[in-house]
Amino acid sequence: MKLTVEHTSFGYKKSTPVIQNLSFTAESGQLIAILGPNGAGKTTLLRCTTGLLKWNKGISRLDGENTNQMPAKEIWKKVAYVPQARGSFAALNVTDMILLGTTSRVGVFATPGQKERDLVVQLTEELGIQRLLNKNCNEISGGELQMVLIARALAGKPDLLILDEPESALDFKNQLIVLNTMSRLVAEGICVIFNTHYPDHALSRATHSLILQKGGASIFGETSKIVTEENIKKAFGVQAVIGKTETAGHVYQSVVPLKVIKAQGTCEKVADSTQQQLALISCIITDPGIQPKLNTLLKQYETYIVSHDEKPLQKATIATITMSAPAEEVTSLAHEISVFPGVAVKTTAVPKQEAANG
Ligand SMILES: Nc1ncnc2c1ncn2[C@@H]1O[C@H](COP(=O)(O)OP(=O)(O)OP(=O)(O)O)[C@@H](O)[C@H]1O
Repeated sequence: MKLTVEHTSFGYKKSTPVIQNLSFTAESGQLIAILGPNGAGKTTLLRCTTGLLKWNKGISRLDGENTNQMPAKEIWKKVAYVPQARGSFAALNVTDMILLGTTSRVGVFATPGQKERDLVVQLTEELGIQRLLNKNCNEISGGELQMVLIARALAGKPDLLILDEPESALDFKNQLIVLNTMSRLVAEGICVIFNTHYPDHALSRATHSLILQKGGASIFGETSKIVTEENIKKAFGVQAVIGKTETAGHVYQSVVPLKVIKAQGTCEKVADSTQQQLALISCIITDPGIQPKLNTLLKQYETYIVSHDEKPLQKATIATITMSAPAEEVTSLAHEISVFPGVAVKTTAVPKQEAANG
């Protein structure tokens, strides 16, 4: 699956643009976070991307086809959209609500069979919401409804899953379940795009991020080059520090907001510096299934890789990668590996000059 959004603009009124000249690409195996302040246009962007709203300028293409010219049925065969769980939902029971998700594949008038019912049970077990199966959707909490809507989307077995603030109404545990589900789907080859108000979630999960600013400007790229203290200041008007929390097996990045300031300037991608580092990226890998994706990723960085373990991965393997590269490339590769499921990553790096001087 490949989605391309090409030089697009949108405004509800011509005089007030919400999105201006936005371009990005999303492919199978990528997890993309969309960040931006309230009212910047994140929901609007998702609705335009899926064809629910029409771009004023530019186009979205799904596997090369202009989405404006695709029958909705063809779009919804490939794409599932999870809206924010606000507003009223019909008094359907949870089982029927999730079964609705299968209609993009089995057809609206087909009667779901045992296979579809088994899928509903399997999805609710994976998401930890089996207890809700016989309840009505208007009798469950906002967070529970959010989980049900995610199950409904997954029931359609989409190639592209788009979620609008999926974690916002959820407690810590359910946030983790949803984030883990997204990471697992991406590892299985699906593309996931999600709007979020949590830069931490972008840093810990997203291969790529897009920041939308008020007024329509946007920036897209690898998360480590986009979600930076400088861009948080410019987009949100918040001085923040990106800190690190180290556990026995992993280093987690988190954003600590310090104070509100005047937002000024347009977000910028971190420029590649020329300062070279010698770096060792050590990974504890618990899921050998990531091997093909890891190989593809290492190929993208091959000009910078001095050596890496060539042995096939096994359960609980320690793999090491030695790099000679600009600091941003080291950070970027370490980040992309860290968002694979079941991987713990630690990087040790020194400037090359220092290494040469001993
Ligand atoms: N149906 C509509 N008609 C006119 N203006 C709208 C409509 N929906 C949204 N807007 C406006 O468009 C802008 C972008 O709204 P949108 O909901 O896309 O922002 P958002 O980034 O998703 O916000 P939030 O983080 O608060 O959910 C806002 O200024 C909003 O007031």
